[in-house]
Amino acid sequence: MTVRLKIGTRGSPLALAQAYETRRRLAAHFKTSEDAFEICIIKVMGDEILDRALSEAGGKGLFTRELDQAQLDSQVDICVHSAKDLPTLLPEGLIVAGYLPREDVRDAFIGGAAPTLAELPQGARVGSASLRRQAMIRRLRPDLQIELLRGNVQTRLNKVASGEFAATLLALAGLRRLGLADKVTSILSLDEFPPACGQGAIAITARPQDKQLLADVAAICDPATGYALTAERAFLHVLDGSCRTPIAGHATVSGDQLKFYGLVLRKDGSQAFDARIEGPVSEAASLGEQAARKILADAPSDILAF
Ligand SMILES: NCc1[nH]cc(CCC(=O)O)c1CC(=O)O
Repeated sequence: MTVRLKIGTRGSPLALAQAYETRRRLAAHFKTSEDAFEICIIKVMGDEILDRALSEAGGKGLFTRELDQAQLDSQVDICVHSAKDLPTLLPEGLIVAGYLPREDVRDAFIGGAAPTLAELPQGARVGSASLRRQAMIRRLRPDLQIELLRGNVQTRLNKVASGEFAATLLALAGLRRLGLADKVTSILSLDEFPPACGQGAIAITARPQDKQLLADVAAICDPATGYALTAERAFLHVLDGSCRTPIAGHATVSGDQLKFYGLVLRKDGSQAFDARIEGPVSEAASLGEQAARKILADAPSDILAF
């Protein structure tokens, strides 16, 4: 059987689950064997650095640079990414070909003894690597002790199971893809705890000149997720060059209408600025940008400073 397509991915269990899902959808759509799609694991810097917050180590590009290069060098045809980890600006020569149908976008609470964030004992130790989650936890529970917790999903769960941390928060989507949803003790509401831009979505990148390939990938992608992600990524692009600001952004699509909610917080959770906007999906990028500009107009100018 000849290989039709090489799929580039990071080697983490979550990244591999997402690459397998992409392969499964391609094989099902094109009625071919899964063997026609070769999964190529590419090592990235972000998976090697575990002792620092990524915002300090160099930001999101740390998860994509080596994948981008392999793709530009034609070692792989497409790459599969968590949309949340994909920089808003891709290198020249690569584009987002589409997004798979989105999973649940909500955050999950994984507590040892406490079933919810509200029920954690005073001063309990909570682990998270996400500035957004850290700031939102501080806003809801200023008493908690929040510490950096990095590593892959299983590592983080183990540190709660062992009692080193009383709780952690993870994307429900990732846990489901890993078959670990049974570890979830409760799910945070979208109102109280809006997700990161792109959370729950899988992005597929490709080279713009590969027209047939782009059409093939589009066949397994979801247009509604595409509009939502366009708004969320436009919002993020206006606000965040640094990845050092806690930002949440979530778009929902119903028919040809898009609703967007965006939130920017101070790191310590002491202040939050939000924007809500809706309009036609054809204006997705502009809606995200308008929401970002409203927040920039309302918030003190140092909110994006670090
Ligand atoms: N930054 C790590 C990362 N990137 C994507 C996911 C989860 C899956 C998703 O949001 O699609 C995770 C882990 C987490 O936040 O729990």
